[in-house]
Amino acid sequence: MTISVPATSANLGPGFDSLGLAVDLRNIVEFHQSKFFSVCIKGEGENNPRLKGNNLFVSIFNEHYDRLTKKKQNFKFTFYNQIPMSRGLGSSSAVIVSAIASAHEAAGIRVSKRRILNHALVYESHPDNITPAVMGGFNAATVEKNKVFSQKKHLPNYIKAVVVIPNKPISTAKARTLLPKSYSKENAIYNLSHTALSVAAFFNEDWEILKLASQDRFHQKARMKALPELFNVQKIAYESGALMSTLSGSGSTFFSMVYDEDSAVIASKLKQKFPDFIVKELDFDNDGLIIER
Ligand SMILES: Nc1ncnc2c1ncn2[C@@H]1O[C@H](COP(=O)(O)OP(=O)(O)OP(=O)(O)O)[C@@H](O)[C@H]1O
Ligand SMILES: N[C@@H](CCO)C(=O)O
Repeated sequence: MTISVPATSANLGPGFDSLGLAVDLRNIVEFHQSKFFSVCIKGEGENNPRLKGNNLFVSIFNEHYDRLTKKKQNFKFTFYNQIPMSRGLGSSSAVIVSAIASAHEAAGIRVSKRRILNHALVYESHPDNITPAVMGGFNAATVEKNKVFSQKKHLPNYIKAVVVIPNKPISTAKARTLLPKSYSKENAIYNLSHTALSVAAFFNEDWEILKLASQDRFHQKARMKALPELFNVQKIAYESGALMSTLSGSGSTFFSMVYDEDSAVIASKLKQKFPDFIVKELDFDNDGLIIER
């Protein structure tokens, strides 16, 4: 059984806790029943001893497997991780979604993507990463009565993502403490109108307006101050021709959307200016959670 979930970039500027999209960088897990419990990690986290035991995946998997089957069973898990941890690329969402999907598969229960998404909400209360992680593509999402309501837009292959991944992790929990306790009416209206315009731009494929639409007054500046080089990353990305350039989730990664034909030039400029950071050109992902039986 193989289950994979893509990385995600949330907020997309003003859409705090509501907008997100999936990129083609995946965490894959393979598992089967075994006499003894074991975890093997390849890729991101392979040298982290904390992940070899009862990590986030294992605890969520066990919780759901026990609930669904009412029995104890050991599994051998092998993880192939491409998503860097605590870098704003939705590593926790990928783990949460894959653990819930894996537990249902292990219990022999077929379940809809929507059900998996609603289960994921228990572990991550904002829907902006978990929704594209499950559904793929660009998503606008909200939560009502413990359920996610979302709309998806398939992303075309002539646009790409260029992500700049700093060497410094930022945990989401910590990054949320950096935010103001309240916002002025003026700033609330600013973010509301820019989010609305962004959603319309994605659905109408009007990429050229995203530079303006993706401006934010809620969270980016406060968080970018923790790693001031990010202001420069954004500046260079725009100077090089990015269509939009925003802090990815709670950071530290910076996400830019670019035309496919400009991608290599923009990525190489960013690599040259930020040699200590990892720069990746990525396709968008429109599949989300994939289960291979
Ligand atoms: N591959 C993994 N295996 C086990 N646990 C993981 C894995 N990836 C992430 N985690 C857990 O998720 C935590 C990181 O979550 P956090 O929300 O801080 O970052 P993120 O999801 O990468 O960023 P963002 O939500 O801004 O996109 C890690 O500290 C770890 O507990
Ligand atoms: N909307 C979330 C995304 C990170 O999980 C935040 O900005 O805190």
